[in-house]
Amino acid sequence: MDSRPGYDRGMGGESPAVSGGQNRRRKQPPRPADFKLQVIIIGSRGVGKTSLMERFTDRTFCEACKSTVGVDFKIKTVELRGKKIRLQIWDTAGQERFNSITSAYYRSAKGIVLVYDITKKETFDDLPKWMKMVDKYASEDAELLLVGNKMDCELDREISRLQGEKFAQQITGMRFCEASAKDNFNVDEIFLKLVDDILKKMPLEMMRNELSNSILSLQPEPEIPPELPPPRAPVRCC
Ligand SMILES: Nc1nc2c(ncn2[C@@H]2O[C@H](COP(=O)(O)OP(=O)(O)OP(=O)(O)O)[C@@H](O)[C@H]2O)c(=O)[nH]1
Repeated sequence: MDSRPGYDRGMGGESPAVSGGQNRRRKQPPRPADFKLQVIIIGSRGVGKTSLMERFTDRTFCEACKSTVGVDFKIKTVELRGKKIRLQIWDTAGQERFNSITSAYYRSAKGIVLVYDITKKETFDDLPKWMKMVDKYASEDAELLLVGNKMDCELDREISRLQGEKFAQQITGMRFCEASAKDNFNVDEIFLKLVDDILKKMPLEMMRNELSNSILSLQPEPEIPPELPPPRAPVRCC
């Protein structure tokens, strides 16, 4: 896995020759991404959304992060199934007052990571509320993954693994795992598994479209959220 920040900033074309010395050689330009995917992280305040994103993209963990205001994002390039994918991860604020802003980012997400804190029952009790947002704003075919974060805090656990599993089982196609951003447990797995599931589901034709989109968009990402989506049919539950 390789984040190649130079490429992520949209640097393309041939690199200049390395100067000096007799062993002049050309640097290989990075292979462009085959396509790009957007993934959104949602869940209540303080569950560790930013921490999971930063652990995955920057390999860092912050003990006292600031609460996210609105939406933030990071980009990481990953290689899976022989494809190079430019993954854009949207980290949303957990505070309800930002819902009108964050909801605008749901529709373009091909994957949704819904996070709760295993040491805070109220964040688990909030899950139906978040699923309502998903049903209303997200694309019908977005891959869903439920994550019980902070599993390093076993002594403070309020929600069992079984409870998490049972919640996920009620939602068609939703996967489940527990993780720890602090201990870097299951963090790569969350994002790579989600991307893998998205790729498996993606028809060849769509991949071609994504490919041409990503070739056209080797430039900074738009700061403006996409238009609000039409309401999603409330049929996720079995
Ligand atoms: N012990 C432990 N603490 C964690 C873990 N992940 C995050 N935290 C802590 O939980 C607090 C909140 O983490 P954030 O990543 O800011 O949570 P958030 O969901 O992005 O919060 P909002 O932006 O307010 O919605 C911080 O103090 C983190 O250090 C974890 O896996 N284990």
